[in-house]
Amino acid sequence: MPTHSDNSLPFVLVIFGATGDLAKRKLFPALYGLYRTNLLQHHFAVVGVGRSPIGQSDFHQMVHDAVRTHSRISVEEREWMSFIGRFEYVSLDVKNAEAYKELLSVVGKKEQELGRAGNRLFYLAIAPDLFGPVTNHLKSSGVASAQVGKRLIIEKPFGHDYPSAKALNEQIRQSFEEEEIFRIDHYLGKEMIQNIEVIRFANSLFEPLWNNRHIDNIQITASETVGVEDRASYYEQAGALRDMVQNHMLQMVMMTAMEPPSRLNTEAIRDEKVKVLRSLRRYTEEEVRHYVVRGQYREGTVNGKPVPGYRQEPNVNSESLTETYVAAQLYVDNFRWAGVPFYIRTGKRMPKKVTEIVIRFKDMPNIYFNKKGDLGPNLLIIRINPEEGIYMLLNAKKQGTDRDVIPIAMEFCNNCGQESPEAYERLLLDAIQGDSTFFTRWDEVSLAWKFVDPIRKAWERFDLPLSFYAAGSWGPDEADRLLAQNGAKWLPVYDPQAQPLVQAVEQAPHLVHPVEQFPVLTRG
Ligand SMILES: NC(=O)C1=CN([C@@H]2O[C@H](COP(=O)(O)OP(=O)(O)OC[C@H]3O[C@@H](n4cnc5c(N)ncnc54)[C@H](OP(=O)(O)O)[C@@H]3O)[C@@H](O)[C@H]2O)C=CC1
Ligand SMILES: O=C1O[C@H](COP(=O)(O)O)[C@@H](O)[C@H](O)[C@H]1O
Repeated sequence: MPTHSDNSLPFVLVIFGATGDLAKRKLFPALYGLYRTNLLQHHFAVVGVGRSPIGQSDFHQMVHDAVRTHSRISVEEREWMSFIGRFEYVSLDVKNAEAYKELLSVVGKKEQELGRAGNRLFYLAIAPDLFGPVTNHLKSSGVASAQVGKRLIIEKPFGHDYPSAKALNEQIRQSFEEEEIFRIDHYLGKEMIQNIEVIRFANSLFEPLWNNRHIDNIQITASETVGVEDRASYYEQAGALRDMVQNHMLQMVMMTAMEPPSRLNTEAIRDEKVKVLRSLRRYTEEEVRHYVVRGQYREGTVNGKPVPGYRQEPNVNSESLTETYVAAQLYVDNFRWAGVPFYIRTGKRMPKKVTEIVIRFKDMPNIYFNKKGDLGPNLLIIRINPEEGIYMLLNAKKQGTDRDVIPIAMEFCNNCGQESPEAYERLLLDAIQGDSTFFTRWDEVSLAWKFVDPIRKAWERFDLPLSFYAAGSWGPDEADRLLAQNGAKWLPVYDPQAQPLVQAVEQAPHLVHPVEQFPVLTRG
């Protein structure tokens, strides 16, 4: 059976964990978004699986509440019935092999109604220790037999280290082929992450400069204002390294550093991404001390509100060593990137929610300008979240002066005026269509674990220091020292809604010297 289909083919989507948080906050709203934007043809059915013994009408009400609360598109009551009419709930214990008979019969019934059998998607929005039993039972019960077209969509975390990820993969592979497995990294569904390849490969302006001859360093930030929320039982085991670095941060490194693929097709793109991970310098446990910083938030103030420290959060060990912040200096040791540091940082309880990639170009020779120290660097900022945009910082002559240089900013907002689709909408649609470009292949996952595992081991084995930072700050001082050892600094993160880019940069005098006047070119 082909895994790549067009989206007019009828399909049945089985969501395991249909009564859970992920289904309510992301999956049902995403399905509704696709439905309302006419991206789903009318031939589909959704079978929700959970343990709770609820009836159909309670399930329908739950989906309604979830969509009303979390969807970017408001519920159109007149159309609601034709949407929810496709949903059916099955209560079963996924560990019980016998229970899959009922699932098979419900899926079969739905396919009969749709008039086509054998195009089945299974979404595992359940705890990872259930992935193995579920995929085994799906196969042995015939719900996902070799004779049907099937795809498996799996949530993170995919293991907690390389050996556990490998074991999990082997389990799943007993029932599904690699091409049938869609491993979610929701960052790959974000509009501006997908835009990186277009920005890079559709502009003659950038590609010739995209290398170690012209780029001084690259800085990738994913900061959050939220703390651990109610996820302590997961987060205490994961920490920021597993939660954010192993997946989302490395994905951003890959998208930024990859070579142009031979074709814009799934495997060619994924091959190039994997090559970046192969070239990523792996730190010995001893080197970790010099290149990686781990931090944990103490109490502080975020958005004007006092918040507790991580160790005071509910269900967190009062002596927890779990990191809520990681900063690292990475190197992609290939011809293009030799010597260019990729500085990455991610943390919770920071001053702003921001995900961005900043390309800092090399300084111009100090021959003509900079006599007054007024020549700043050229920056290209790719803003991923929550604002989406591209920003460039250039130098130009200050109006009315002889040769005084001022920074000017060019800004493009990607989601001003029109909201971008949610990451889960894009990813669900891709999975329905059998396009796995923006899902992670097993070799990506395994190499990412092989990169982060020695870091975790070094922290544990050498008892490397955990640095503390006040909630509401940009992280521990050690993260600044990490860059200072190269004579570099974190570039300021700016808030496009609050101030123009040049003003924000002005606040970092090490970057750009006083600005009195600047045009801001905006395209929205
Ligand atoms: N929530 C999120 O934003 C994100 C979650 N994830 C991952 O997605 C997965 C689900 O997370 P989340 O929705 O938050 O978890 P929840 O705890 O909210 O939901 C778990 C779901 O699994 C069902 N379930 C548990 N055990 C069984 C069983 N034996 N048989 C049948 N159903 C069972 C529950 O059913 P019932 O409630 O009826 O008992 C419930 O629907 C996890 O792997 C998580 O790490 C990943 C990224 C983000
Ligand atoms: O996967 C995760 O991502 C979120 C951050 O995602 P974003 O889309 O809001 O940037 C993070 O809060 C969470 O801890 C992590 O599991």
